Amino acid sequence: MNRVIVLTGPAGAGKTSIATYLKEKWQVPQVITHTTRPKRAGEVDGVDYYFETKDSFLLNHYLESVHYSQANYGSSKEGLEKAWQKSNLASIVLDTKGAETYQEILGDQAWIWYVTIKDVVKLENRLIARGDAKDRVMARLSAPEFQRDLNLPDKLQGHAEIIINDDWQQTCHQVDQLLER
Ligand SMILES: Nc1ncnc2c1ncn2[C@@H]1O[C@H](COP(=O)(O)OP(=O)(O)OP(=O)(O)O)[C@@H](O)[C@H]1O
Ligand SMILES: Nc1nc2c(ncn2[C@@H]2O[C@H](COP(=O)(O)O)[C@@H](O)[C@H]2O)c(=O)[nH]1
Repeated sequence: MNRVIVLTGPAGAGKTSIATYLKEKWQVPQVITHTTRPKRAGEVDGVDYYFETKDSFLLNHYLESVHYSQANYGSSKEGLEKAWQKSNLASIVLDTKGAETYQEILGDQAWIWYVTIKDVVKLENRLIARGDAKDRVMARLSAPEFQRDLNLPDKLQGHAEIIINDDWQQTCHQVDQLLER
């Protein structure tokens, strides 16, 4: 059975870092999603995201799409199928609304991992250390989507692995254990 690890949780918690670890250590391909937000330094079109204009964003067929902190994001069925052609286990990084939709549509094929940290005040420092512009970090922290993603939604309670990503080595160990299981 094809499955997809859905990495969800608040911005800055480490979802993308875990997706990269899964790709490098476990050869788990990542589903590339689409966004209208500007590229961050070092991001590459077709690798980190498909970067879209407002018009080109509308041309794709989405399994689900959301508006998150001033930009649109969407994941396509084609993107998921492309990742599954490489491996029967893929990963995708989604906000909690997207994670709920994946759970509804894919059922047991969606393996939800909720990534967070104990002291959420530290998320701001992580976003700044990542190189995000200060005004965008501030806008993001006050966005209702960010506040919502600080908690695991009711619908996902009991259906998600919880990863408290305070210590990177411990997180890698937990990820290894989940995959070996
Ligand atoms: N355990 C950790 N300790 C300290 N810093 C970390 C840890 N895990 C990840 N980081 C760093 O925190 C920053 C944010 O991580 P990452 O981009 O993976 O978060 P994210 O959840 O994908 O965020 P977003 O939803 O905004 O894309 C990065 O600079 C990353 O290197
Ligand atoms: N529901 C969806 N959420 C997505 C998608 N692609 C990314 N995301 C989430 O958006 C926020 C912001 O991402 P960032 O890269 O700008 O920091 C984050 O929570 C991502 O998980 C998607 O296609 N659908």
